Order: sequence, then C-alpha cells, then structure tokens
Amino acid sequence: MFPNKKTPLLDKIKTPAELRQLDRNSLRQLADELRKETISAVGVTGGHLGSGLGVIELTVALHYVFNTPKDALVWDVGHQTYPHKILTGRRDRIRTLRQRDGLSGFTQRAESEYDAFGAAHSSTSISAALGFAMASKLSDSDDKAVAIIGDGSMTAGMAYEAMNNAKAAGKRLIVILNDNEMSISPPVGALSSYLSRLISSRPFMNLRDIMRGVVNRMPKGLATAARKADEYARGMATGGTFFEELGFYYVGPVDGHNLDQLIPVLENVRDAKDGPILVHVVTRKGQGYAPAEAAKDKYHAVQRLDVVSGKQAKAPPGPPSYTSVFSEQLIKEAKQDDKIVTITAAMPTGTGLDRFQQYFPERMFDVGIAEQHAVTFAAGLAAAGYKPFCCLYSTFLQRGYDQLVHDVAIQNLPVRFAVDRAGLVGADGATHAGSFDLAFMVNLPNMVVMAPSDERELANMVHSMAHYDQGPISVRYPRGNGVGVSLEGEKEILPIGKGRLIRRGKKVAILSLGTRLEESLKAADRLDAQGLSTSVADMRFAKPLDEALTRQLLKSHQVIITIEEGALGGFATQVLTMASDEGLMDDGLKIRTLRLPDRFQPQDKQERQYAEAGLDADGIVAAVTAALQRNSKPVEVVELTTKVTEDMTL
Ligand SMILES: Cc1ncc(C[n+]2csc(CCOP(=O)(O)OP(=O)(O)O)c2C)c(N)n1
Ligand SMILES: CC(=O)[C@@H](O)[C@H](O)COP(=O)(O)O
Ligand SMILES: [Mg+2]
Repeated sequence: MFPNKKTPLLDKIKTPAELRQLDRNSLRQLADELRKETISAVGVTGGHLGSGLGVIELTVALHYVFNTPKDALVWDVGHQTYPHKILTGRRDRIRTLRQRDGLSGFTQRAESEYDAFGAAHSSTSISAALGFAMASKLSDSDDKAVAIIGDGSMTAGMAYEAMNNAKAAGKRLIVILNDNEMSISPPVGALSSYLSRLISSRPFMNLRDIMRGVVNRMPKGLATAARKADEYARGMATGGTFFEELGFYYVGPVDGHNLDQLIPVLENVRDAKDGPILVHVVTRKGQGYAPAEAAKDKYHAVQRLDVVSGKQAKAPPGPPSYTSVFSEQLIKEAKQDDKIVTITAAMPTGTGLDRFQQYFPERMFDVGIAEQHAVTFAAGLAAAGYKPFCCLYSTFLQRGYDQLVHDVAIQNLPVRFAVDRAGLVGADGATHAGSFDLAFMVNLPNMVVMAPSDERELANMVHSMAHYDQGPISVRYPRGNGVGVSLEGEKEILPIGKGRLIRRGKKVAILSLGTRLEESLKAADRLDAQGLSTSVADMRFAKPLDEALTRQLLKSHQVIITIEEGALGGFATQVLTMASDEGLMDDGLKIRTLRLPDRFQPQDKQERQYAEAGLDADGIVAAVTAALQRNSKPVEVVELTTKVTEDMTL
C-alpha cells in the first residue's frame, strides 16, 4: 500500500503560507499525502498514531483557514500533532520523533513557532488558548486563539474551569472539540453519552447552515434567541445547549474528514463577529489506515510498524512488566477480599486495570481523565470502609496532589496508591517523567511510601498494602520490565518501615531505594575490586525510613551513598534529615546523594536517561571515588567575607 510512497505535493509545500495558496482539490491531495507520510514515519519510529490519523483533514483545514502562526493553534495533549509538525517545517525530522536529540512526541514551544503552547498532560488547551485570546484582546489585535481538544480531554475538570471563564474572550477564542468517541480506551461518563446524542440526533451541518454564515449574520441577541428556540424545538438533548450555557456558540456537528464542510465552517467561525465559539468536529481515530481502524485501541500508541501489514515490532521475550505484576497480584488479593476496589483515570490498559476489570467489572472504576476526582473518590470509598487502590501514573498523580493532602492524608484514610511510571520513562520525555512523587509523598504526615527493587518485591508490597489499613500507603514502580526473579510461592506481608541488608561491607554503604538496586550491586562489585569493602541495603521504604538500619550503616561506614529514581527532596532528604538530627555527620562522615538532576530531561532511552543522571554503576563509583579523594581534614573555620548589606535593618 505504501512501499512506493509518493508525496509530490507534500514535497513541494514547505510552510502553511504556501499551503494557503492551494485550491480545494490540491488540499484534498495534500491531506492524502500527509496521511501516507504520517503512517510511514510512525512505521519507523513508533509512537502515537491513531489520534494523528484522525485529524489529518482538520490539521490541513486549520492551517488553511487560520493565519498560523499569528493565529495560535493550541493542541490538547499534543499526541495528535505529528501531521501538524510535518506541515510546519519539521517533515525532514519527523523520523527522529521521540528519540534522543529528536522531535518531541508532543508540542513544544522551543521546537517551532507553530507550537504556540507545550502540551502532553491533557485538558490544558482551552486555558492556554484563553490566555492567548485575552492577550490579543488586551493588545487590540485580531489574532485568534484556537484550542483543539479531544472528547477524552474534555472529561477533565480543567476544561470547564477554562470554559467558565471564556466569555470575556469573545470572538478571539475558538474551541475545536475533536470528537472521535475515543479516549485511549472507549470514553466514559455522562459527557461522552451527551456528545454521542449530539452527533446521532442531528445530521452534519448542511450547506444551508454553512452558507447562512451560522453565527455571524444575525445580531447577537437574535442569534442566541433564535438558536435557543431552534435547539429547544429540536429537543433539549440535540442542541449544543450544554456548551451554550457555558457561554459558547455551539456549531456542529461537522464532518471532520470532509474539507468541503470543514473549510467553510472554519472560515465562518474565523470571521464571526461574536464568540467564543465551539465547533463540534466528528472524526474517527485511526482514519484511513485499515490496521488502525480495525484495532480496539485504534493504534493509540504503537511500536515500530510494518506499514503494509500493520504488524507491530514485538519486544523480545523477557521478565514481566511491573504493571502486569502489579495487576496480577491485585487480582489475587481481590479474590480473597471483596472490599478491594480499583480506580483509574482513563488509563485502564496503561495501569493493567483492564485485566482486573475482566475478573471484577463492578469493582473497577474508570473515572475519565479526572485525577483530582479519582483521588477524592477513592478517599470516599475508604471512608465508607472499602479498600480502594487508586492507580495513577506518577506524572498524572501530580494533578491530584491537593486531594492527596486534604482528602486523604489529613483524614488519615486508608487509600492505597499504585504509582506507575515512577522515575524516568524514556520516549515520552520530561512531561511524563515520574520524578516528583517521592518528594511530594515523603513530606506528608501519615503517608507510607514504598519502592520495590524488583518484581517480587512489588508483589510483596501489593500483598502488604491489601492488609494495611492504618492510613494511606503508596507503592511506586517504573515503566518497563522486572529483572527476572521468581514470582512463585507465598508473598510476604512486609514489616512497615523495615529495609533489608543485601550485602555486608566495611567502608562504603549504598542505601538504594527502588530498582536502582541492580546498579548498586554492580557498583559494589567494582568498588570491592578496588579494595573498598561495600555494603548494599535495599531500603524498601522512603517513609517511614528504617532508622535503625540507617543509623547502623551511617555509624559503621566512612562513605554513604543514597540512590533513588526521584528528584531532590525524596528519600535522600529522609536520610540527611535523620543524620543531621542525630549529629551523625558531625565527625566527618561523607554522604553523597544520587538523585535526578535539577533539570527536565528530554526524551531518550530510559537507561541512557539514567546514565545521564548519574544513577547507574558508573555514577555510583564516580561519587564514591570523588568523596574519597576529598581529604577530610577537620573543618577549619574560615573568615566570613560576605559584606552585611548596608540597608539591612536588624
Ligand atoms: C492529565 C492526563 N491524564 C492522562 C493522560 C493520558 N492520555 C493521553 S491521551 C489520552 C486520551 C485523550 O483522549 P482524547 O482527548 O479524546 O484524544 P484522542 O486520543 O481521542 O485523539 C489520555 C488519557 C494525559 N495525557 N494527561
Ligand atoms: C499521550 C499519553 O499521555 C499516553 O498515551 C502516554 O504516552 C502513555 O504512556 P505509556 O506508553 O507509558 O503507557
Ligand atoms: Mg478522543
């Protein structure tokens, strides 16, 4: 189908300005070529495919109708923007997608002037576009701001916070609701049924509506009244009334794959005298590529592809993923305990809860992209005597932090948090890195924070969580596969706050939290070979810290290394705070903390990201060597040379 991909028009058109010179037939041809190029590129790189295929025509129409980049296109999530990137001067780099020094898999301001706003976490586009629109209004400019938000992303509360505020933007804000009736999995909730009713209860806009200029022919008052009458005449459920109550003119539904509908509607909306306007565009995720159209997930995210057959490259057989170990163990626990319930925020496959749902459909809740709600919903379930496992990626848990503090920790409710994709995640880059959950969890009173060193430890921790109800407890684990230890036999209920000594030495002690244990043991071998007898502990708990084990290690070694897959403020802070509180550093003990760097790391392979962060055997050996080279003569007091600021009034 695509072996001799020919894209003569796409080869010619280098910018949206050139695209805007094309006639309608050429635009249709350009869209076909753009679809081929998108499939071909993702075939090489892997990545997000289905959503980009669903917006091929919409992307062409947006760049044709709006004067980009002066008019700002603000994409939501940004996983659908590979076609946008190809059309905006990045075609030559599109096969570097999601790789070291390559294009990001989402929009990034630093990457192109056509990427008005960075994205990756969903439901931010209307807020950001509103910012652009108000800036345009304040500077008396006519530039438009166009948010393109999916039906899944429309299930997050942040979208309504923005719409609630949007009226003031008037005609400068346009929201394109890209409704493909899919999130990563089928969408959930009342909004999804409402949108389906909107689509099914009225035909696509007809030429009459479009030629009548929809909203810009009638004076404002009459337009609204006429439309309300029209909507109510056709029955409440069929109008765009929900959006109109929020202050938007609703236009649609529009066929998102038909340029003859899209372009005139968008031109009308662009030239409207009033606003804000929401255009309800109906698309199909995976459109135009049979393997994607046939797939249950519409090829939301794929490995490298044989584009002709649609077959994805298979990962070599190996140990199970941490996600699958988590979900299989939780299924075992739930078979023994009918109080166990689970919550996901639109990520059933990513968290492994789709497996759980096969066994316990009534005990798995997919709340949509609504992490704040997920956390407090779990708190309500816990308060009512259930054992909720709230399963969120680390990076998306950031959305529910106030709920974690206010609704869970303060009330000391026994919510269990399964924090997946903790640490660096590779191809998704900085926006998806699970860097901060250790820091934001260890400082919460009542919270228990665990990190397994391998997949068996994870299974033990899930088993322990099912039996712990003294308060909130969390386990965090990385994207990817285990190390290959056996999962056979009974699981242990771990004593809370107890680590384990893996290897006994005399001079150097490595306190490892999480799956850096393997690298710590490799480093210990190399340090022993240099005559530096090295202890290694798997600390298991960032909170409560195993103070007895920590105290013993700090008192019996000269050099202490802490290592964790998290940023400043996590496990190391616990150790340093205890050491300082107990004066364990007063006699020259050398402590070096290895953690993620204080910068956002771009996409790369996970292990290269960790190597760059110094969180591998090389990094550990280098830290120990540097510590030992620094001679530790007694602290000599030096004179304080800094001048007291003249105007300082004490
Ligand atoms: C806050 C947040 N939670 C979860 C995700 C994971 N995620 C990425 S895309 C997606 C589905 C988005 O659905 P929709 O907006 O309809 O876009 P489509 O994929 O259908 O084009 C989800 C849940 C995310 N990016 N951000
Ligand atoms: C776009 C988005 O946010 C998700 O598709 C995310 O990329 C999934 O990450 P995993 O591939 O780690 O499940
Ligand atoms: Mg969708």
